[in-house]
Amino acid sequence: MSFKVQPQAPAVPNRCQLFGPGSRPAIFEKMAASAADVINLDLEDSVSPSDKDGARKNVIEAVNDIDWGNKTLSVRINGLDTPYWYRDVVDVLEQAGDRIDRFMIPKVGNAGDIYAVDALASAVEMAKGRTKRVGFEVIIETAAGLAHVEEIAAASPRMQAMSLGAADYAASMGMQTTGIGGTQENYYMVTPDRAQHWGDPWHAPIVAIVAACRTHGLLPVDGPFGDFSDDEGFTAQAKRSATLGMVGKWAIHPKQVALANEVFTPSDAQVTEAREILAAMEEAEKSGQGAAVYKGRLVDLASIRQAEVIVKQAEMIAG
Ligand SMILES: CC(C)(COP(=O)(O)OP(=O)(O)OC[C@H]1O[C@@H](n2cnc3c(N)ncnc32)[C@H](O)[C@@H]1OP(=O)(O)O)[C@@H](O)C(=O)NCCC(=O)NCCSC(=O)C[C@H](O)C(=O)O
Ligand SMILES: [Mg+2]
Repeated sequence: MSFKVQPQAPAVPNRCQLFGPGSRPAIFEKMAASAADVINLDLEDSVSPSDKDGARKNVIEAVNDIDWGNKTLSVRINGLDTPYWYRDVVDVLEQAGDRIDRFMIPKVGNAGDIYAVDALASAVEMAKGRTKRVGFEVIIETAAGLAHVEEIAAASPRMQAMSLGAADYAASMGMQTTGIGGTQENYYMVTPDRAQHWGDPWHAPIVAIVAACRTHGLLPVDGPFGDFSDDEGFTAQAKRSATLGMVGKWAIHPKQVALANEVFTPSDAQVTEAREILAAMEEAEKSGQGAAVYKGRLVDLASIRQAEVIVKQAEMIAG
């Protein structure tokens, strides 16, 4: 272990982030009533340019008026290459109450982008006497974002979470696909017996995001899965992300919420196994051993740390 201890990510459930366009206020109450841990009210790409001002007003009203329960409430602002983002920050922080928890900043390319939003948010918060500082979450969805993922993760104490935005990421990388997440038809290997074996084209950015987040104490989150008629595809993608260390996934349709919650809640069997490993190691330690055999396989001190990840995650979700 490095002398620098790995910081803990915020201890809040983040299994599913449900998105809804800010220009569609009719669904806001349904979003609030959903089982998603996080709500993302969108001012960016699901809102057409002619609707930006109206969507901002809707979102401010929704932050103030709707009972969001104990959910994390996040507003996705527009990108820093647009004329909209500064007004998103200023109007929301001037007019919305303290119920807002996070801004989601899309298409971040480097730490300077976070610095700019931080400076503007800080100025408005000071001017308005806001004592609750808004947190930040970002989307890694450009080549520059991926290249600078670690400096972005370390850019501000406001940073809480980081998501992979598969659609914009694919576009920015020049990937030959219009799919949003999941298996891509042409991304396969041919085995020696000529069978096709599909790989995961999102693996590399997911691992980079998880490493940056774990290094700097943020929550790593898998982004959208576009084909909301494909439950099996969504679940397979979510399971891969969970296996690689992500804590949750976006839902772009309400039917994806239960699927994400299922994958990102450790199952009873996983928790039981983790507790049994901890118990086996406790017994081993009592007899001066650093390693033991559990169900025919090696467990040692590293197994304690692995098992603790699952137990802590389950306890945090159970509240
Ligand atoms: C995708 C949708 C446009 C589908 O909407 P709709 O046609 O209304 O779907 P249904 O008829 O199947 O709806 C069934 C009921 O569910 C309600 N509903 C629909 N959407 C939501 C929602 N997001 N939250 C809560 N409830 C919702 C409907 O009102 C129906 O209710 P009822 O009539 O009472 O039964 C729509 O789901 C949608 O707009 N989704 C979100 C789109 C979005 O926010 N996109 C942005 C995030 S993805 C992205 O930006 C890409 C990323 O950045 C990247 O680069 O990868
Ligand atoms: Mg995007």
